[in-house]
Amino acid sequence: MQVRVVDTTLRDGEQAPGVAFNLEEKVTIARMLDLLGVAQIEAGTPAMGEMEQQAIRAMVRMGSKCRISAWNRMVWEDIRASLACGVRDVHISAPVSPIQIRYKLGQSHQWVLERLRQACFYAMDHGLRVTVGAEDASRADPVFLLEFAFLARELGAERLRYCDTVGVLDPFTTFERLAWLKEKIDLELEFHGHNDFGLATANALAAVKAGAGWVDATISGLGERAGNAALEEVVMALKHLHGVDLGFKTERLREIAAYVARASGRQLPAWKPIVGSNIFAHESGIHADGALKNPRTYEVFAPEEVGLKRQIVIGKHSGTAAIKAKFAEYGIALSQEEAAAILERVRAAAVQLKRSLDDKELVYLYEDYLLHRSPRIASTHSS
Ligand SMILES: CC(=O)SCCNC(=O)CCNC(=O)[C@H](O)C(C)(C)COP(=O)(O)OP(=O)(O)OC[C@H]1O[C@@H](n2cnc3c(N)ncnc32)[C@H](O)[C@@H]1OP(=O)(O)O
Ligand SMILES: CC(C)C(=O)C(=O)O
Repeated sequence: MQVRVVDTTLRDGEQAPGVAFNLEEKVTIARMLDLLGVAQIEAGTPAMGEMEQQAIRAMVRMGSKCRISAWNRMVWEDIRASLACGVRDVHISAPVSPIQIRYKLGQSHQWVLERLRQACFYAMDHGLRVTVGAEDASRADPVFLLEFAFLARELGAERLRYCDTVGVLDPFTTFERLAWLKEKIDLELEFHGHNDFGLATANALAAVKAGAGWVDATISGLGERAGNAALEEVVMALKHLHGVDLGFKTERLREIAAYVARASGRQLPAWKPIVGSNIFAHESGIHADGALKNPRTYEVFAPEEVGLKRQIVIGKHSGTAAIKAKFAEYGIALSQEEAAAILERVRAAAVQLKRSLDDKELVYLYEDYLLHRSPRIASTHSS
């Protein structure tokens, strides 16, 4: 099964309210995405003006293995702006749902088809490779969607992007819709999902299962409203849950997620699947004990696979195995009784501080314990 990823961090990701990358950040992210292994980078929207065009030109000039594409409406000026960026690939997007056609465009379904025809002619006449986007496809009339898809194929589009623009699909409906389309038309399909119900990654997997050869994603799921399918989730879920290895340099995932978070002015949540700092941090005693005996007891894959490190965190939920392992790192071999006594102090401190404890704090607790331990434990220790 061949699946390729279109990364749209620099287009849909940047559409997240308040996110504004500068040229250097855009080029750095594009370089990182190329090294990571994406097949296509949707680099931005040239119609936004000269500043955006400069950034896209710089990405084109950097010479990537992957395709660099630009996003367009069915508008000649948009396509002219894309041409000015030197891209070879353009995406031409058209709203296809009744609500968007009527209220956003103020036009008819027929107008959309005619406009798509003209825009595609124009782009192809200028030597561009075109993919066509069906915006809000998940709320479109299926008969019209099919007519639109047939037109895209007739016009010579390389593929059709099925957009769940407002994130209203679940994995079951995604599978049904994409499988239906796949059966009806011989045209490569791409799936673009949003996360309004927290289902974007699951929907992307369902689309792949239904036969979509391309999926759209963004780093950490950055994007409009609740965001898009998160690239790192899609790539790792395909690999570990579906046995589809896209050949990504996944050990770069954490680094790029951290960079995109910084450039977006956002925190990367500790619990963010795949790349969050908590993903391989074990505090609970039973988990830490298991992970120390064999990491696979509580880890699906090794932390190094995504550029993270395993951490045994000492806090309110720790057990004695973790306490002993932590002190062994400082060359101190604790007895079971000593570990239990220190654990009691750890729990009290963690509740008071409302967090886990760092190494220095553990040493203080240990020193305090040595000062105040009962004579019985002290004599056992020294014998
Ligand atoms: C679901 C999505 O992600 S869609 C992509 C969203 N991306 C962006 O909006 C990128 C940033 N946008 C911009 O910089 C600006 O909106 C621009 C440059 C694209 C357009 O700016 P303006 O010309 O000032 O138009 P404005 O944004 O106010 O309105 C959008 C216009 O595009 C039209 N439009 C929207 N989508 C399409 C389309 N696919 N094809 C043709 N026309 C479209 C709207 O009907 C509206 O036209 P109107 O002014 O005749 O009513
Ligand atoms: C316009 C397309 C590609 C999009 O971002 C969406 O529909 O969500």
